[in-house]
Amino acid sequence: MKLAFSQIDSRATALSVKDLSFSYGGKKALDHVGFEIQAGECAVLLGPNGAGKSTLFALITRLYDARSGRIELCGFDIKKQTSKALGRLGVVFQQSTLDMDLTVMQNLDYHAALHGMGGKFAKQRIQQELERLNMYERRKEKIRQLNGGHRRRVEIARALLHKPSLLLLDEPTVGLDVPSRQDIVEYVHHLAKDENIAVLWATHLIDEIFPEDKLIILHKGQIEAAGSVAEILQQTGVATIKEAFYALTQGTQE
Ligand SMILES: Nc1ncnc2c1ncn2[C@@H]1O[C@H](COP(=O)(O)OP(=O)(O)OP(=O)(O)O)[C@@H](O)[C@H]1O
Repeated sequence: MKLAFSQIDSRATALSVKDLSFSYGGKKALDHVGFEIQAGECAVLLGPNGAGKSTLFALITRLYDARSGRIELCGFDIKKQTSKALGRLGVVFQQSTLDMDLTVMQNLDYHAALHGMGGKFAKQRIQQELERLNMYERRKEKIRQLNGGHRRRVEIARALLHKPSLLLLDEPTVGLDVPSRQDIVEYVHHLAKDENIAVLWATHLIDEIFPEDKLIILHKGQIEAAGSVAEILQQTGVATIKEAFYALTQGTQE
């Protein structure tokens, strides 16, 4: 079995969201949302509490089913070609989904098996991803013994095992100390650049944005702005992303 990161060309669209709306009963959570992320691009989804970030992630991962709009992963429609589409996706959820009483290796073995990987190939992939995150030496430790930053690294390694084209991260640095946060932010940005992976990173922490990132600013279920940092600053006529964010979300950030 041979997998290559981003088996799509360097400019291909990894994620396409078109005219997506979603309501919880009568409450509209997403309202005609549309954007694209290209291979190798790190897109930061920025929005205050209640903007709709988690709802969008639940629709992309197919936890919820959108009644209107369209989501494509590497050109595969998630409704019509679900397994092909989801096979291109790696996810790090906000809440840890690791089994605390299993070792690092056991957690990753289990995930590899879920993706149809086994034997020597799975072991190789696990070793590669853990080594890149300086976690291979810790492979025999139970998750419970690791600190929050190291648990997050294991989750990132796990999300990358099957070599996805798009990595989704839902506020992955919440609750981490500053050095662990910095490590993860830098690692994921390098991953996009070096491995040509598309990244969608939900956060409300403006200091996690790099100048070359694409920004998608979501507010009350609508996209207020999407583009490069420079484009958003130009569009809002302010000097910093923090000011642009306040201007676009009318100071609703806590
Ligand atoms: N299960 C639910 N039932 C009803 N309304 C919901 C439900 N989940 C979310 N909402 C509402 O939908 C809107 C979008 O919520 P969502 O959780 O997607 O936002 P978010 O940007 O992820 O916020 P946070 O940063 O606080 O997690 C909010 O107004 C929220 O109150």
